[in-house]
Amino acid sequence: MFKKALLRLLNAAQIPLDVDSNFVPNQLSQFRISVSEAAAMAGAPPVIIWEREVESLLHYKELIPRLEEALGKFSSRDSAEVIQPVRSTVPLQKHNGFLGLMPTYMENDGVLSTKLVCFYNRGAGSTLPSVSATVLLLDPESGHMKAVMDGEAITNMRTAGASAISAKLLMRHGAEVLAILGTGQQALSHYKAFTEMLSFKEVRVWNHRREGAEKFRRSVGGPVTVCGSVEEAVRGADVIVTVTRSIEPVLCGRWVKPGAHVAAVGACRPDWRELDDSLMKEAVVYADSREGAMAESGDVILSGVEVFAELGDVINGIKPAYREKTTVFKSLGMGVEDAVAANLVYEQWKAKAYKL
Ligand SMILES: NC(=O)c1ccc[n+]([C@@H]2O[C@H](COP(=O)([O-])OP(=O)(O)OC[C@H]3O[C@@H](n4cnc5c(N)ncnc54)[C@H](O)[C@@H]3O)[C@@H](O)[C@H]2O)c1
Ligand SMILES: O=C(O)[C@@H]1CCCCN1
Repeated sequence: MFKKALLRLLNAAQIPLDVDSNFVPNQLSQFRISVSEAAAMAGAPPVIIWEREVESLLHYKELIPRLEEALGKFSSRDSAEVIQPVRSTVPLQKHNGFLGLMPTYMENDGVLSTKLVCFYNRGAGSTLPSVSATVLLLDPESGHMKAVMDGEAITNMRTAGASAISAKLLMRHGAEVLAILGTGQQALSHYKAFTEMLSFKEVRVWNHRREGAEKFRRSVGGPVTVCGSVEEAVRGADVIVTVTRSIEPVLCGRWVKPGAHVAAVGACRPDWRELDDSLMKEAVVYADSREGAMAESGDVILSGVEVFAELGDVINGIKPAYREKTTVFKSLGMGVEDAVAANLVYEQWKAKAYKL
């Protein structure tokens, strides 16, 4: 009875209850309550961690090493490391969109999560976001929901983090010029991740509407060259990031410098494109998930090319990184990236909560 009352109090104060014994609150251990028992007894509601707070808790310096490790674990195909099926999608026909379900279990790390992500092929006039997401973090032993998090900040940062890892591994040494095509949410997170983790002498951006690119330049503050065409933006660029909502190719192989690295982030449906056939055929193609790319990437499926390797294969030393060749990293986005990012947010949140 007393235990229950205490737990309700802790709960009301949003003191997290989970099975990670490193974080047993002192009050609980004095009463010799196991933390799983506590969580189950208390029926503790999940903590809610929303946009600003996620952004304040997540930093590329900590996130990127975890993503790199997770990509390696994913490609090891060890079910004790990662179980992550290809995203299942439900079409939202009336709204020109999809709901994607992205469950992931990392048994060795004790991380269980799922992301629910809606993504849309928005018309030009729409002001609604292209991607809207929520990440649920659960305790794998009890099924107790530990946290509900804003998934947009997580999606933006983990996607940019994975692209930055691809560039670190696949761009040629001495790369100087970065070109970003598209100037939305992903463009912003990619700009931050790439300029924070790598170093470029010049950053160019292109948007199909020039005012979008000008707005982007003003909002990032740093030196950015706004380009009037895709060709102008990518000619001579060493690294190219495609983060558009386009469903037809925007980037053509004939403009791309041999040896450039392309991180292709948009076009996440089997009939959507961002890259043309000549680029896909010229490049050595890497993906986050081979299975995901074969199921979801129009650039891979419709060009008929083979995925040479997963990024995790390169991280694990199983496949080579062809830095001197033209390379494409086809990113579809993976649940395991959301899982490690959400887990990191939760760890940081707990550390902050216990300091108070
Ligand atoms: N690979 C992944 O893990 C992953 C994760 C999140 C988003 N995405 C995809 O990345 C893309 C960008 O996402 P976002 O959140 O930045 O979206 P956003 O809506 O914030 O930005 C989209 C950008 O594309 C531009 N654009 C719109 N229509 C275009 C067209 N026809 N041609 C060229 N540019 C066009 C917009 O002006 C804007 O700059 C989307 O396709 C999204 O589905 C992929
Ligand atoms: O992995 C994700 O979160 C995204 C969302 C949007 C479309 C493609 N994949």
